Amino acid sequence: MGRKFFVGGNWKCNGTTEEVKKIVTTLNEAKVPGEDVVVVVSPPYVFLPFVKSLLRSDFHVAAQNAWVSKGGAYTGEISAEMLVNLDIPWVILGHSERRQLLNESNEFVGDKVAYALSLGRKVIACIGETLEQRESGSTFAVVAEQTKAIAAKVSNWDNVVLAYEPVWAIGTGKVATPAQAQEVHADLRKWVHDNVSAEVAASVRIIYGGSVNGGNSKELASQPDVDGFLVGGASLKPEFVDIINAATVKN
Ligand SMILES: O=C(CO)COP(=O)(O)O
Repeated sequence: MGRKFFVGGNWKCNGTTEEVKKIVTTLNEAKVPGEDVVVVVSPPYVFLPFVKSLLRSDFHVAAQNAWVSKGGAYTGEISAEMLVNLDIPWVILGHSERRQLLNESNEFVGDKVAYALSLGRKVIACIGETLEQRESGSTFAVVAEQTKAIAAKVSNWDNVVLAYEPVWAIGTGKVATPAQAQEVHADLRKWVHDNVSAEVAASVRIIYGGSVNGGNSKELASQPDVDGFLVGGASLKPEFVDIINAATVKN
């Protein structure tokens, strides 16, 4: 089954109204191979309705997080119900910055993924090892454990994209080599094959994140198990359009 290339832009905690307008204008004017790529941008919560109202209709928006269960007395959080209400189709969950800085556990992330899916949201679920874990040879054990906690709660994978983001590559300029990315993506796909199903393994998109830019995206995209990207810093710049256009190497 063909896996449509997927490029997400995670703006993280960046942007002013003026900057947001500028990014969206660049995206709206961009020429991209629309039939070959899904594009999703993820502004901070406060800009979500604004971006959605300005953004071209063939691109989509994602929240950067959502609460683990029904909304209520959770100061500072936003709920999946709100994403439904505002018609925000996608949500990023389990980003390493939240796992590390806010102590989100594998189980908590699994619960969040399940809850967002239960409300019809599409999820970009993030996994990835730290430098220490890679250097100690436990990369795949870590990634498998994170994926297992998600798989334990998910019965339908149609609305899940897995984002492999090695922590040592995020915001460091130290991108994984195409071979390093391919190795983990292939191992992950095998894990899904063995632990979920052959069908899901063939159809689930596994995207790479960590210092992706306009210069390295084509070579990464040429790897057979790299189905797209989750882009941080470069998604705030015009080169995000070049990254979207890396989808053409799949043809
Ligand atoms: O964390 C990331 C995307 O979610 C990657 O960030 P950078 O592209 O800035 O390394």
